[in-house]
Amino acid sequence: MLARARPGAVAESLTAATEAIIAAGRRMDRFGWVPATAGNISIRLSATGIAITRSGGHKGFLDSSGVILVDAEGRPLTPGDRASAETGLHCGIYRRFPEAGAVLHGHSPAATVLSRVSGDAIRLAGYELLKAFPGLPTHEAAIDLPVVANDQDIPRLQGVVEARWREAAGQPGGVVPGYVIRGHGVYVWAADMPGALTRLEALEFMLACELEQRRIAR
Ligand SMILES: CSC[C@@H](O)[C@@H](O)C(=O)COP(=O)(O)O
Ligand SMILES: [Zn+2]
Repeated sequence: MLARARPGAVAESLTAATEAIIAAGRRMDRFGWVPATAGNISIRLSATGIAITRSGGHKGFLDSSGVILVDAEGRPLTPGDRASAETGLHCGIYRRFPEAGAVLHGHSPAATVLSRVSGDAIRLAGYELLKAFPGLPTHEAAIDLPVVANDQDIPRLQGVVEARWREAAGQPGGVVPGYVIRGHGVYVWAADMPGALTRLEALEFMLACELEQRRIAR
């Protein structure tokens, strides 16, 4: 059972954050969303500190040594520690959304395949599980999940994501708390880890449905 923090509140301790990250990795692995060493997971601990997965480990088999502390710019507090290669994307989310307390990144087949055949967004409409996203009290709604091109240059990729957030902020529905990197995987965030897992599961369910629907419609 994951500890639930107050919405918008940061996790109380590195120990609690580490436990929540380990449990989240196991859960994502059960669904097949973190194959090989894919995926990364973080929790905001304070205005200046983030607990995040170490780079290169299997996220379904984490122990406490697999979670390290970085500052708001993604610099490890212990010199020499190797934080996730995508730490800059986590920091970008926390910088832009003060209410974000947890970030999840996975490589599901559905997100990977759909993003490879989509333009700059994946439209999810009419699903009951849309209600897991903020401001959507009914299935009679739609979200345009942003899709951005994959890039091994993380600061440049983060710049593209920020440009999409600026565009979306001026549109009805505003910014969706998630995006997909084409052919790579999904990022989702929420106020705390249980909330982020709920959003990720809802999103992955809808992406899997979308993929299946397109398959049978051919
Ligand atoms: C298995 S390669 C995947 C990585 O390139 C990356 O996309 C990823 O999700 C995990 O990187 P990590 O540095 O372990 O956080
Ligand atoms: Zn990845």
